[in-house]
Amino acid sequence: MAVSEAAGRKQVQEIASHSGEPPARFVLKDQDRSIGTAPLVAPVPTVNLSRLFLPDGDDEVDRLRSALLSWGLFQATTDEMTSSFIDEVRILAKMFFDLPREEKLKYRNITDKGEFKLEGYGNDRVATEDQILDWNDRLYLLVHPESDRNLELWPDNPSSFRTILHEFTTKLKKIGDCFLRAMAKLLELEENYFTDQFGEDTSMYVRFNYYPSCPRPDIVFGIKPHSDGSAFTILLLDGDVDGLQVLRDGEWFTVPSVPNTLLVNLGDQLEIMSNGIFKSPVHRVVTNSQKERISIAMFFSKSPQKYIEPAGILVDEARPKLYKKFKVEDYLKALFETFAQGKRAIDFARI
Ligand SMILES: O=C(O)CCC(=O)C(=O)O
Ligand SMILES: [Fe+2]
Repeated sequence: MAVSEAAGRKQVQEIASHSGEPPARFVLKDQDRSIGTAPLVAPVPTVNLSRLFLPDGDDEVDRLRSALLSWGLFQATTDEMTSSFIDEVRILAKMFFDLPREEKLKYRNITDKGEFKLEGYGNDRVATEDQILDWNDRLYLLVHPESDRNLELWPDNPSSFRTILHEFTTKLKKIGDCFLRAMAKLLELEENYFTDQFGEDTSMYVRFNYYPSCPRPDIVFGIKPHSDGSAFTILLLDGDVDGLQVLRDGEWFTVPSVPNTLLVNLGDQLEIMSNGIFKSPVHRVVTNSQKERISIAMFFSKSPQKYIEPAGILVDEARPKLYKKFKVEDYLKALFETFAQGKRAIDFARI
């Protein structure tokens, strides 16, 4: 894309405010228009993470295993995350997206020269001329390790933004470590297997997603089908408006938002590290013509400088190694390109 074109691009929020047909760049090609309406609701189990390691927590562990094997995701409750804190985070996100355009553009993900930055506020990174764009604006920020934060991109309006995001990160880091220990348990690995592999420099990126209402939900996606390139993702869904759908056995299911819970989904890195025992679910976001929708995703990844490959102990004659070894940085680069083409990076990782 030409530099001037990048710099002149509008946010989806702005496009949506001038109602009418969505611009052609957002509209799916004929053969991809199978969005349909009102799919079944996925009965995704709820797991209380705080109970997983209690002496009587076996039921919880079984529920987690069954949720991950059947859906690749589960609804999580934990003592760490209170309903009042969840509300605070949702309000924070809403206040940010409600700021005037000029205020939000201070954090824009495009430099003055029109180059794309990984972090900041904006919409899709355009990789190819014929890429179909998503009906979604986002604020994307690295939040962990703390020393790598680019604080100039952290909004100082609303004034509590930085403090609350810091607190949210701290809580989710604890929840994430607990989940990694649970994954090790499910795979009968040493309890610290994954937490040691990830180490202190686990990378965490937050993505605040804003989906304006869309006049043509039948031909425009909020986010096109994908699996996350993370190890796993913790999502705070919109409390009122559905939109997330997950693919199972060729059929799309709505993932409901459950009060006071987080949604945890596996990503490609844990599919690879578990040698395919657990799968990273394909999911998408649909739009609707009535209401805006906001979600907050936290992506947990091994540090870009580290490598991922199937855990040695999960590879044997009966179950040969299914994926190649990758530097995480290279995997994430491939992810941006494959996503733009509507393909999955993990398909290129298979042996
Ligand atoms: O908005 C949602 O519910 C899901 C967002 C998502 O899949 C993502 O940000 O990767
Ligand atoms: Fe996702």
